Amino acid sequence: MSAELMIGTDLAAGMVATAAERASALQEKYGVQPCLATVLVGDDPASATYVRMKQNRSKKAGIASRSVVLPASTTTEELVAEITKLSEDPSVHGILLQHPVPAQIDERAAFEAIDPAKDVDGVTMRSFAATAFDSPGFRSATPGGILRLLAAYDVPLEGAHAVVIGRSPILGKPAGMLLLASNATVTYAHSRTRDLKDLVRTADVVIAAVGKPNFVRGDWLKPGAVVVDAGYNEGNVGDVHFAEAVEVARLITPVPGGVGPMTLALLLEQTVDAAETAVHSLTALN
Ligand SMILES: Nc1nc(=O)c2c([nH]1)NC[C@@H]1CN(c3ccc(C(=O)N[C@@H](CCC(=O)O)C(=O)O)cc3)C=[N+]21
Repeated sequence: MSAELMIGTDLAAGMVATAAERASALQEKYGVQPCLATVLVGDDPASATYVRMKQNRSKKAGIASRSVVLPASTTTEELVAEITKLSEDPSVHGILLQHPVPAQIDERAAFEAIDPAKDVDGVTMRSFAATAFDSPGFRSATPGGILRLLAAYDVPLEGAHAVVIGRSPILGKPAGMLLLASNATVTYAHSRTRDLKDLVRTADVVIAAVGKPNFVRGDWLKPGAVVVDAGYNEGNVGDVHFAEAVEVARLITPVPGGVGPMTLALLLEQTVDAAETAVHSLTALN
């Protein structure tokens, strides 16, 4: 028996097509093209690749992109100053600061320099709070994309036990909040969790967001579990040992083609949301 795949690619393509239509309507009606600014600090090749992917995907959706690249030696103050400029620039609707940033930078301070109205990647405390309170606001791109994927595959969340492995501020932690808002019973597992394997065995839904290649093994899973692999390790390897897990799970995301494209789709959708809100608040004033 082999699990059914939760394919993000096709669902994401549909979301991007819808975002593209909305972008072109904004252009036609108001002469405004949605614009996403990406900020990359340092010269990590993998990060550069992700940023390039985000720009390519934006272009296809009729979203302009602005690229800011800063040296690895950038200070927190310099980065905050750059982001503040983008926050104040009316031609920019969304801002993405590529994570991780070099160690000398206070990443939280940099994220908080993003105007909450432009936080289309959902990384600010404001967006996190909106997620935690289940109120309107931007969702962190990967967790938001994961929930869309689970909904598209009709995964029942109410009363289900969801185990989130990982508690990072832009992935594991908000993913748990979204699952909770869908009435799942949520357990966070992390590096200090005891008996992880036994815990994962009790999960109806597993979200793997640890950043360790092939970390979650097939024999950790309850037969019939739904497995979401949010890992993005070198060489397009996920956090789940796919070949083992696919034999035990009922539904599983592939890597590539699962969570990754959904992350980008949500980012673009939220960029158009931000542009629409900006245009409408301007036209309301006129
Ligand atoms: N502020 C911030 N926000 C992020 O959302 C963010 C980030 N920093 N830092 C890095 C991670 C990683 N990430 C990915 C997005 C898409 C794919 C993706 O689409 N991957 C393709 C494969 C890519 C390929 O073919 O090379 C796939 O899974 O099908 C992967 C990884 C977003 N991240």
